[in-house]
Amino acid sequence: MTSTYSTLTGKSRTSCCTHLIHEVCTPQAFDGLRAAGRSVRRPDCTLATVDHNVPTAHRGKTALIVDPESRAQCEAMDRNVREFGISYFGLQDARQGIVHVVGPEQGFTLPGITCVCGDSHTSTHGAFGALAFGIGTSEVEHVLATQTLMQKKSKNMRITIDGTLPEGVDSKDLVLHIISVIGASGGNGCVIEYAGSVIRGLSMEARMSVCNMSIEAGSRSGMIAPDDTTFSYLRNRHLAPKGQEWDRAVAYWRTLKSDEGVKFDVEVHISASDIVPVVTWGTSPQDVVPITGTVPNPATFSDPDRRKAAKRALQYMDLVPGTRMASIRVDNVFIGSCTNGRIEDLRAAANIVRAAGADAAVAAGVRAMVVPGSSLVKRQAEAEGLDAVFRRAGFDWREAGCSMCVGMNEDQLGPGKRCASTSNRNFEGRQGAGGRTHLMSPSMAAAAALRGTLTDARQFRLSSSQAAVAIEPLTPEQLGVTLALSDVRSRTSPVIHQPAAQAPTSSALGKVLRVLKGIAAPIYIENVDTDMIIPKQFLKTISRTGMARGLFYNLRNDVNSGAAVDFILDMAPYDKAVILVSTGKNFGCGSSREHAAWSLEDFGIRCIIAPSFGDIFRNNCFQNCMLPIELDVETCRSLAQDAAAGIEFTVDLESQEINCGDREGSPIQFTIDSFRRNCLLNGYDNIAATMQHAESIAEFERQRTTNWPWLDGVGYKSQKEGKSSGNHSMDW
Ligand SMILES: CC(C)[C@@](O)(CC(=O)O)C(=O)O
Ligand code: SF4
Repeated sequence: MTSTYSTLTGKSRTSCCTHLIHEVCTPQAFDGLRAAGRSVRRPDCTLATVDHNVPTAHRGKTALIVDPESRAQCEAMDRNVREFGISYFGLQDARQGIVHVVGPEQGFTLPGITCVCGDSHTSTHGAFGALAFGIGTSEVEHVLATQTLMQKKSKNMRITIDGTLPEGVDSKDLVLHIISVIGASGGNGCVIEYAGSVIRGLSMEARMSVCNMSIEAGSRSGMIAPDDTTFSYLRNRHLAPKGQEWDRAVAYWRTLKSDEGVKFDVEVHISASDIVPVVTWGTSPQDVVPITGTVPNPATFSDPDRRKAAKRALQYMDLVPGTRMASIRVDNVFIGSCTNGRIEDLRAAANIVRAAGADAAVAAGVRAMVVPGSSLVKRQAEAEGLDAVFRRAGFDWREAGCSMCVGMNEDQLGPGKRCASTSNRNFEGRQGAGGRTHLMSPSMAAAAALRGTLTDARQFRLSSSQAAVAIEPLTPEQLGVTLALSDVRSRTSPVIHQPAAQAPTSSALGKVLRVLKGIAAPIYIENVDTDMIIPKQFLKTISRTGMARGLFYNLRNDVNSGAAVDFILDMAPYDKAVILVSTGKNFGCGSSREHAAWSLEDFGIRCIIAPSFGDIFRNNCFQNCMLPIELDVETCRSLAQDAAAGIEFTVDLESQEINCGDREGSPIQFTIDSFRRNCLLNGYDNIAATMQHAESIAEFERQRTTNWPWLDGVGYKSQKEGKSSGNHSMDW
């Protein structure tokens, strides 16, 4: 399936059709462009929004954001979109929202495209039969400058779910179940195709929730072949093709499916009847248990690493094995995020409140927030009366944004507080330092809010008279959107900057790595996620330096007092470590934040050895001239022993060997992609190298205009036709 979707302009460069951007992972990329005197190649294929830092208590000017760092990031976005001529849904725009809600909502996400964004949940857009994946900030810069990316073909995995989902089981239960089956690293290196009768029967919203969480199964990208459900969702969306172009597009989109009898690298079959409403109990999205179940006993896990991880998770979550999940009290409820902040999710949650009767109320002591995924979702929900249902029961009805999914704004979970959340990550400290997250579906979160404990939502049955009346999506006029919608994708006038003297561009520029000699620090944690490597408060910067302070912050500092606690990287000789050795697999999983690589590098780490890596993190390391080495678990464990003994390591990239003392089996050979190896050995400006292929990129764009004209923005079209596009009003 993937080969149908990836459109190659060169041996290893993928042309990106659409590029979504938000304020957290882009300021450094725009600075890179400015410093090198580069413009944005395809402003018409780039769409910007602000979502992570925005307050959800009010809407207004960016200048009203109280937190100075959050404000600085949003203002940087305001500046960058103006300067580089990019369509933008700013804080005052009625179309603002979470980047992964906004793209599909506008019809910017279409079948057959390659869609990228500096955000791991870009996998969401795969629900439309797009090859959609998250990238780091250096790659964002590469895409802005060239509209292409260096890519290696992924492995293919197909997950087929057949049968009928039992009553009360929704798409969130389905995807959490999938992650529990294949594990948080199960999809490493793969693009997943979701198939089978259950997937075919899902709405677009539900498909997006499933694809969204592909990254939580270790896969950068998940996709679903487009069908009539897809087409009817897209028809009449603002940026979807219209008229004859629509017919032509649909005819093409219908061809986008896996060939009969095609061979996948990995096949997984799941029976729908095995799936029940679930919640998570631990600190990885794979820690899933039926809501009717109990907290598992780590001793029952056969894998020693899993056992260790489970013990650590239970300690963090303050849970005792054998406790009934449905007896666990919660302090907070969060309904929202790019996984479950869409209109269907809000309807599902509101239905539980309706089913609980006219005097349903949020349990005493619980704070429950409903945060729509976009401002348009919010208006739609209000038109359907959902806000009234929530408010009457004591829920807090908020403005759109990422909110407590990540807590980069004021919406944070306090230390020791427990949250029933519809978001996608239950990592340590994800929703707030020391906060404890249980992931679940919107109906289960609503049920938890009413009962005050994790609750089986099947207890709330809706009579037909209580059922919500879903209404057709409102038109822009009904929604009161008065802004000039036609302005979207119209920006065409690239601004060429003069290179600033000696300013750095792509982060790896000028750096090389040949032989690395020094101390290695062992880390014994499974699934080290990038939230753990650098928590969210350190992402609120517009620079790429000075991040060592944030490295493993929550492991190095007491969550309440902030005082330093014993952590390996603060103890001699490991405070001088240049290498990390992880015994746990899936190092760097989760968020795409390149800040994780930057903070390691700033500390002095140039090489990480682990049994496997999160795909985006691995790329981010290479982009910063750092070497991720993958070795089998046994070898990692024995290298960790050497590291623990304080033995000095020598990593030689030329000979692809690791030497540590005169240990048995030394030197250890490792393999590495030859292109990446060359880049590290010689130092390489990826963007300049790609720009040498400018003619083939242009040729590809010409073919694209001929074959798929609907992928060009209006401004680009008129520019090609020699018409001026400069008279659009600027709607930010
Ligand atoms: C930017 C960041 C906060 C992010 O959105 C990034 C990501 O997931 O890639 C996240 O959810 O961790
Ligand atoms: S995962 Fe959370 S923080 Fe990241 S884009 Fe989605 S809603 Fe925003």
